[in-house]
Amino acid sequence: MLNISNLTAGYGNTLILDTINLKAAAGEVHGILGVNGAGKTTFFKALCRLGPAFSGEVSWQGAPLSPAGMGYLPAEPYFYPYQTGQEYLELCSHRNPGFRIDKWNGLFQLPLKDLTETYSTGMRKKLALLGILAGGYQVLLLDEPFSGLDLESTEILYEILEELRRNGLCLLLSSHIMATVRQVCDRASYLSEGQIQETFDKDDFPALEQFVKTKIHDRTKAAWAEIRKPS
Ligand SMILES: Nc1ncnc2c1ncn2[C@@H]1O[C@H](COP(=O)(O)OP(=O)(O)OP(=O)(O)O)[C@@H](O)[C@H]1O
Repeated sequence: MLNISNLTAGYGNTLILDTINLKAAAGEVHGILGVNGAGKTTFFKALCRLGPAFSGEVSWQGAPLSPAGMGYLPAEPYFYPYQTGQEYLELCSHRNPGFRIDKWNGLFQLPLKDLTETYSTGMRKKLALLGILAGGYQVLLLDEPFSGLDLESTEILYEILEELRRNGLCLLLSSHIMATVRQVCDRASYLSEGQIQETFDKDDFPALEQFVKTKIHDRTKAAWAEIRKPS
């Protein structure tokens, strides 16, 4: 079980996340949802201590989990330009020497001999994804893992997530696409105003969609009335 308790995070004096509590089981894919700016990336970065000020406790299977014990896939991965894909993956697999780069690259068939600066947006995403798999982590934080992927790679990522779930990993995953959430998540938490407003089980995802629609409708109603008003 991944147990995040009392996570508070922010930038300078600005509080972004206030006392977040979240539990996710081994073998669970847990969606982190919310509007642009709700704090999903801040949540992941705070867990990895990559910028935002952080307080709280994180444990995995009953023992404290350090930031280095989580694999983080950023929404826009960054690589050193003068590094080949192969060199990057070799670096990532240092903590997990049994990882077979050649076998896993059979899924995406990236040109690993090429410099990463020649990679397209989708290729960078796939390389970063292989990188966190190479790390052999039990807990993965995936920030919009599907953005930038073509249709085939999207299907492959579905297969990878299923394999990771079968292997008992715990995944927190942000996405803006409801169809993706429906397909891959076992549960999903909705972030708003710095807090988890509600957590939905898979069976309750229709209620989640209704919850989001109602929120949007309430927020845009006044704006639409203004737009439609004759000037
Ligand atoms: N480096 C930073 N310094 C100050 N404020 C920041 C910084 N990064 C993000 N923020 C603020 O933190 C809040 C949450 O941003 P965050 O990127 O976590 O949202 P998000 O839910 O991931 O959004 P999106 O769906 O657009 O990716 C926003 O108000 C944003 O302006």
